[in-house]
Amino acid sequence: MPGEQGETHKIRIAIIGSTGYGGVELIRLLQAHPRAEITSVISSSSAGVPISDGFPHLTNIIAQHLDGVNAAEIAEKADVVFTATPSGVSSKLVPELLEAGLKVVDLSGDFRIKDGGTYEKWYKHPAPEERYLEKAVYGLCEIFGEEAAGVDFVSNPGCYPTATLIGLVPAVKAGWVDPKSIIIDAKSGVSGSGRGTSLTSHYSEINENFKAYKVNKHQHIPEIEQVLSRVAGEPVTVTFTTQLVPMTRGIMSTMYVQMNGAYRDEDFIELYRQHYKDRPFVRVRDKGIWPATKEVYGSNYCDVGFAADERTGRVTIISVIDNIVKGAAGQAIQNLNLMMGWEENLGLGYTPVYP
Ligand SMILES: NC(=O)C1=CN([C@@H]2O[C@H](COP(=O)(O)OP(=O)(O)OC[C@H]3O[C@@H](n4cnc5c(N)ncnc54)[C@H](OP(=O)(O)O)[C@@H]3O)[C@@H](O)[C@H]2O)C=CC1
Ligand SMILES: CC(=O)N[C@@H](CCC(=O)OP(=O)(O)O)C(=O)O
Repeated sequence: MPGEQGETHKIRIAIIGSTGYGGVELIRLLQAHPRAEITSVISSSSAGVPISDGFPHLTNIIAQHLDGVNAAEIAEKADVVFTATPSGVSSKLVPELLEAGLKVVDLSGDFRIKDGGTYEKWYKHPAPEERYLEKAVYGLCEIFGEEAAGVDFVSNPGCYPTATLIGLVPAVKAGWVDPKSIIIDAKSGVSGSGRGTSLTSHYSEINENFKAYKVNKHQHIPEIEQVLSRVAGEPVTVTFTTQLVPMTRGIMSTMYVQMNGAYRDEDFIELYRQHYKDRPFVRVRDKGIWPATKEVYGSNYCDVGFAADERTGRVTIISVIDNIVKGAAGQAIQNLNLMMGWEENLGLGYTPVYP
C-alpha cells in the first residue's frame, strides 16, 4: 500500500459521485490533506468532461477530466475510493470495488444496518449481499473510532444519526437517561437532499418555509436505534421527526429525554467533556450556552449543549453539525484517517465559516 511506504507518500484517492454535493465537498476538503491526492474524479453521466466545466469554483484547483465508472480502471489509478453515490447504487458498486482490491468509504446508507431485512422496509430497495454487510465497519468515529483502524471498508454514518448519536450516546451509556423515552426533533438544511432537483427542494417550496417530512418513517430511524440498542444493551426505539429549514447547510438535532436522577447541566457537561476528551471534533458548550448551526458551518465539528430541567425531570440535548462536512465528506475523511492509522484530524482542521 503506497500510504504505508513513508511519511510523505500520498495515497491515491478516487471519488465516485464527484458531481454531487458529498463528492464536491470531498474534493474541497482533500485539497488540504497532506497524505492524500485525488487521482480520479468519477461520473456515471458526464465522463470525459473537465470537472471544472460543471463546477467553475474548482477552476485552477483541480484539472482532472471526469472518468467513467469502471472498477478495474479505478483500481489502476487509486488505492482508496469514496462512493458518494445514492442509496441503492452503492450497494451494487461497492462489492466490485472491494473485489478489485480497493479500500472503500461509502457515504450512502446501504451498508450501515446489519439486519438486511431493514433495507426493503426503510430504504425501499434490496439489501446488499450479507457478507458485505458483515464486512462493513460502521464509522461513527467518536463512538466506534477504534473499529475503523486498519480496515478496508467503512460505512459512513448518516447525517442525522451523526448529530443525534454524538448527542445521546454518553448519557445513555452512563445510564443517566431512560433510553425508552427518547424524542428527537431534527432539522436540516436543503443540501442534505443532494444536488438533484425535486419539488421538495425547489426554492419557492423552501424559502420562508419550515416543514416536517417522513415523520416516524425516516430511513435513519433504524440506524439510530441500532446504535442506541447496542450502547444501552437492550432494544431501543425512538420518536424521530425530520424537518427542512430554509438554509443550505446545517443540522440541529434537539433531543428530549427522561433523566434517571437529579442531574444538573454541570453534570452533563462534565460527563460529555470526559467522554469526548480525546476526540478533537466534539465541543461541549458551557452551561446556558447552546450551539447554533453557523458555529460549525464548513467544519468537521459537532457542538453539543444541555438544559437539564429539575421541574420535569427531563434533559434537552442540542447537537449541531454541518451535514455535508461532519455529516458526510468530513467524517468520511476522518474515517480514512482512522483506516490508515493516521491522526483522526489530519487535513480536517477547518475553522467554521462565520458569519
Ligand atoms: N448531502 C448530504 O448532506 C448527505 C448525503 N449523504 C449520502 O451521500 C450520498 C451522496 O449524497 P449527495 O452527494 O448529497 O447526493 P447527490 O445527489 O448530490 O450526488 C450523488 C451523485 O451520485 C452520482 N450517481 C448517480 N447515479 C450513479 C450511478 N448509477 N453510478 C455512479 N454514480 C452515480 C451522480 O453523479 P453522476 O451523474 O455524475 O454520476 C450524483 O452527482 C448519498 O447516498 C446520500 O444519501 C450522507 C450524509 C449527508
Ligand atoms: C434534507 C434531506 O432530505 N436529508 C436527507 C438525508 C439523506 C441521507 O443522508 O440519507 P442516507 O445517506 O441515509 O441515504 C433525507 O432526509 O433523506
